[in-house]
Amino acid sequence: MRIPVIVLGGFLGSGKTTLLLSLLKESYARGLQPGVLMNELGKQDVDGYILEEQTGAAVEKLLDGCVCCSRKEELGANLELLIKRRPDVIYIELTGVADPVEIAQALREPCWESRLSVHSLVTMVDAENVLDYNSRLSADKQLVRTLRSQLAAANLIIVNKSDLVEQETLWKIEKLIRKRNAAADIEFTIFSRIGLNPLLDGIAPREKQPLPKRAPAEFKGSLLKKAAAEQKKAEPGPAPAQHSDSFSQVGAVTLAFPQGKALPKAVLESFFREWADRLLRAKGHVRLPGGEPVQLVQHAGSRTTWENSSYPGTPYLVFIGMNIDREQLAERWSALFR
Ligand SMILES: Nc1nc2c(ncn2[C@@H]2O[C@H](COP(=O)(O)OP(=O)(O)OP(=O)(O)O)[C@@H](O)[C@H]2O)c(=O)[nH]1
Repeated sequence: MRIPVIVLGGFLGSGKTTLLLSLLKESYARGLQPGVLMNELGKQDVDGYILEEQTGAAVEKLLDGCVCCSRKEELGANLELLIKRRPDVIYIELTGVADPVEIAQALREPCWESRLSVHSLVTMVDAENVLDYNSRLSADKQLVRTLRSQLAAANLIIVNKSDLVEQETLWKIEKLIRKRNAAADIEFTIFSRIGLNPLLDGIAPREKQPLPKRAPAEFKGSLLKKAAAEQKKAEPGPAPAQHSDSFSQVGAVTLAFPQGKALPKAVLESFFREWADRLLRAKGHVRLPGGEPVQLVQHAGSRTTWENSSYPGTPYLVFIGMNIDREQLAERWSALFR
């Protein structure tokens, strides 16, 4: 019996971890044993910590690079570890700049195809920011292609953060999606809340697994072939074996807090504004002055949110941006504490 795999993709900050949290809670409620592979661009594992803290799930982590390119070699070892635990379902959360086609193709290689089946490729879309990607990210042609591929390859596209935009914007987004993918189901959500029945259809605890009601392999196989063909058309030159990165100018930097130091929220928010033209995403656990609780800070698009956190380690911020001058960034970061 092959283990179903649900792949969660979509650009930085679109709501993948928020959906994964719901999927994990629902999986446990149904008596399923889930396995999780979490890939992060940064060296610090912000999302894995959130998942472990909130659900108790054991999470395999692949940090500091993208599993569809620079960390591709390590995918196999992580999958082996997960399979050994005999989970009923495996969730793979990709980085925001990963091409899901690459992962789906890797999962179809003979060594995995006998043990794993791609049950669903889900792409999350950030309703507040998606219409600006083409202009904002135009300098990174590879990344723009990857974002198109994220839409083309999915069988379910979730337009999340619908609370932050007008209905008219949602229509425009639907039109944009349909240009890239005529067949996928599209859902509009707030905080990634969807009915999970269709997504988990056919997945049951091992001892009572029914025959799948859907035939995901064939349906998704044809979508994937189409997405791969489109990718090839758009990218003449390198043969598939010489896969280049799915992004070329995006980098992640971990900024540590000097021993015992804290930062007021307003200072950090102004730091984000200062870097707005290059900053794509920031997240981390940060210390505030005055003995306030440690905060989980999340910056996506141009929004910053704060939540109390029980993170016990040294505070840090993961900064993900385009064309970052690392020295300049480190210098500006140090200056905040002087
Ligand atoms: N207003 C609003 N905020 C949301 C919604 N969904 C998620 N968020 C917030 O957006 C931020 C990013 O959400 P995540 O689920 O971490 O996004 P992600 O795609 O996993 O992010 P990366 O893995 O870093 O690319 C968090 O602060 C969420 O609480 C939504 O529908 N509306």
